[in-house]
Amino acid sequence: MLRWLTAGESHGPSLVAILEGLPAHVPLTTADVADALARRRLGYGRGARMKFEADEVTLVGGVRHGLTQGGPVAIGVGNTEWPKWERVMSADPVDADELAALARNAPLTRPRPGHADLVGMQKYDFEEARPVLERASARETAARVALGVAATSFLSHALGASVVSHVVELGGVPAPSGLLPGADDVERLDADPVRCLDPDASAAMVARVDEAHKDGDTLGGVVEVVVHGLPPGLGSHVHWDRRLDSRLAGALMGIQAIKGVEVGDGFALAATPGSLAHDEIVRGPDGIERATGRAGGTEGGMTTGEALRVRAAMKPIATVPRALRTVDVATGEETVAHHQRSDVCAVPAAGIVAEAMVALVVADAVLEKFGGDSLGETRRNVESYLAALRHR
Ligand SMILES: Cc1cc2nc3c(=O)[nH]c(=O)nc-3n(C[C@H](O)[C@H](O)[C@H](O)COP(=O)(O)O)c2cc1C
Ligand SMILES: C=C(O[C@@H]1CC(C(=O)O)=C[C@@H](OP(=O)(O)O)[C@H]1O)C(=O)O
Repeated sequence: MLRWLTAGESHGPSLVAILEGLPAHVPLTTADVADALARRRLGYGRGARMKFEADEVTLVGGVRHGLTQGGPVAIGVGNTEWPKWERVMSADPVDADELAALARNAPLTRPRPGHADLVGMQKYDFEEARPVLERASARETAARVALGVAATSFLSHALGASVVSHVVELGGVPAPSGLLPGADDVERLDADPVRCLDPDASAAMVARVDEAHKDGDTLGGVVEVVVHGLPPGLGSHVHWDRRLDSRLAGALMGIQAIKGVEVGDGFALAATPGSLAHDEIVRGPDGIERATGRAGGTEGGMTTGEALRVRAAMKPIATVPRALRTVDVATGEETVAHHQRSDVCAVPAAGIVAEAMVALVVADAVLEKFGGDSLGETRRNVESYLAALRHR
């Protein structure tokens, strides 16, 4: 079983992530994690912060000479902007007069609709939004992406599986339907400004971001994660919380600003007659296979062995430059929400985060089915299961 946790604030010294339960001998290096974090910073429409801030990766524990050791993997993601925030975000007490003199520490009393500000202040008894937004911020997703690298490496070395994501809609501009990226497409996707496979759709999405930027507005969109190379039978039909689709949905919904999840053709299937909604079972050159991939590679909460395909819908960024109406909680007066800077759109980055969450959930399901304290043991168990399936 895999467990993972993250800690740290948006403008703190460092994020910290821990992954427990990974077998020994899984390849993992500082450079692998740094590369993944660089991919998360990509994407047309992200704000200034992505340019001037850098992620500093430290593998703190669980890895030796490029391989996991079987103990918890601990990763630090340091923030190069920390010196500017050292007083405002100090863990230890700071003199009240000194704090009051810092413009950066001005109380944020005009909560943003759509962010965690208002309800976080109510629930945790804060008079301003700083302590809430610091942890609600999607800066935290850097820690999850770091852990996703370990999970992806495990999936690749245990099964030969690959995880890829792409943007299928941005600001209402759709990519053509039916695009199914493979591992070979990752380089091309990362080179595209919005990580879309279709160049015409990509250009239209970029134009939509420019338009929103000019209008002082923000955008959302839809990302799809595809996992190739999974065996049938990950997850289970026997109980709701063992279903892989349920676990994937929870993990994707746990990403900031994700408001909808689909497995396969999801919502479209609801409007399709049964005769055209399911994936017929046919005899292919290598045995039983599916004629189509509408179900997204799961049936009964288990992988079918076809490509796993899940989508996540991201709402528009809450920090709208043309600020929305709010109430100043210090004065009770109606006003507009605080805004300093923000992303216009972070959908391409959300795709990288979604890859990480899917990789973690699937790696957990692989360990649940095949176990293994070393990578070799997991592989032997996988091979024996696949051999048994071939003999059926
Ligand atoms: C990669 C990424 C970047 C984000 N960037 C911003 C941003 O710049 N400004 C903002 O207001 N929200 C941003 N968000 C969304 C907020 O973090 C999110 O709306 C907030 O935490 C409230 O959670 P909820 O939207 O799930 O209710 C981003 C989300 C992701 C996944
Ligand atoms: C820092 C990151 O994303 C941040 C997520 C975020 C939010 O509200 O979620 C708001 C922005 O930060 P700020 O309000 O300080 O400009 C983003 O830049 C990151 O992804 O590394």
